[in-house]
Amino acid sequence: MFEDVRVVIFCVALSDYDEYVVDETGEKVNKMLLTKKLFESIATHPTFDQMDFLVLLNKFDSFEEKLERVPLTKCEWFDDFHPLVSRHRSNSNSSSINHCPSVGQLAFHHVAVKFKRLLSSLTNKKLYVSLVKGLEPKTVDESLKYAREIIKWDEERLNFSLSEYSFYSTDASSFSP
Ligand SMILES: Nc1nc2c(ncn2[C@@H]2O[C@H](COP(=O)(O)OP(=O)(O)OP(=O)(O)O)[C@@H](O)[C@H]2O)c(=O)[nH]1
Repeated sequence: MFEDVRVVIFCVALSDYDEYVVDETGEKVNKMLLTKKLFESIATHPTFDQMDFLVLLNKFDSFEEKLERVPLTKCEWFDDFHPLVSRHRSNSNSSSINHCPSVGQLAFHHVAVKFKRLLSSLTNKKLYVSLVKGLEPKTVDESLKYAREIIKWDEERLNFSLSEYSFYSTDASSFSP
C-alpha cells in the first residue's frame, strides 16, 4: 500500500501546545503531547522504516500570537524553553536591521529540535523540518518543494553509492568484458 511512498509528511499544529482534549478515560490531555505520541508510533512503525520524515510545523502565525500571552512551557515537553531575548527583539515579519530572533522563531527552533531529537533517539534518522503558515499557500508550496528535494537527495545518494560500489568492487561480474 505504501510501496511508492518516499517521504512521510507529518503535520503538527504549533498552536496546540496549550490546548487540551478529553480522552476516552475522561482525562484532559495536552494536544501537543498527543501529537508527540502519534509521531512516535508512526516513526517506529515498520511500514515507514525505509522512509524519510518531514515534519511541517504549521500554524506559525497563531503560535507567534499565542506566545505573547501563553509561555511555551505550558506544555511539559517544552518546559526547558528559557530563551534569552533581547529588549530590542523583533517579530518574524520585521524588516528592521535588528537580527535578533523573535520569541516565535526561538520557540519554533526549540520545537523543531525536540522533534529531531525524538526521531533520532527512536530510529537514528535525521528529521527534516519546515515552517508553514497554512493560510499562506506560498509557505505550503515551499514545504512541498522541500519534500521533492529530499527525494532527489536520496536518489543522488543512492546513485553515488552505487557508482562508488561499481568503481571499487573487485567482483568480476561488475566489469565489462
Ligand atoms: N491561523 C492559521 N489557521 C490555520 C493554519 N492552518 C490551518 N488553519 C485553520 O485552522 C482551522 C482548523 O484546521 P485544521 O487544523 O486542519 O483542523 P483540525 O485539526 O480539525 O482543527 P483543530 O483540531 O481545532 O486545530 C481551519 O479553519 C484552517 O483554515 C495556519 O497556519 N494558521
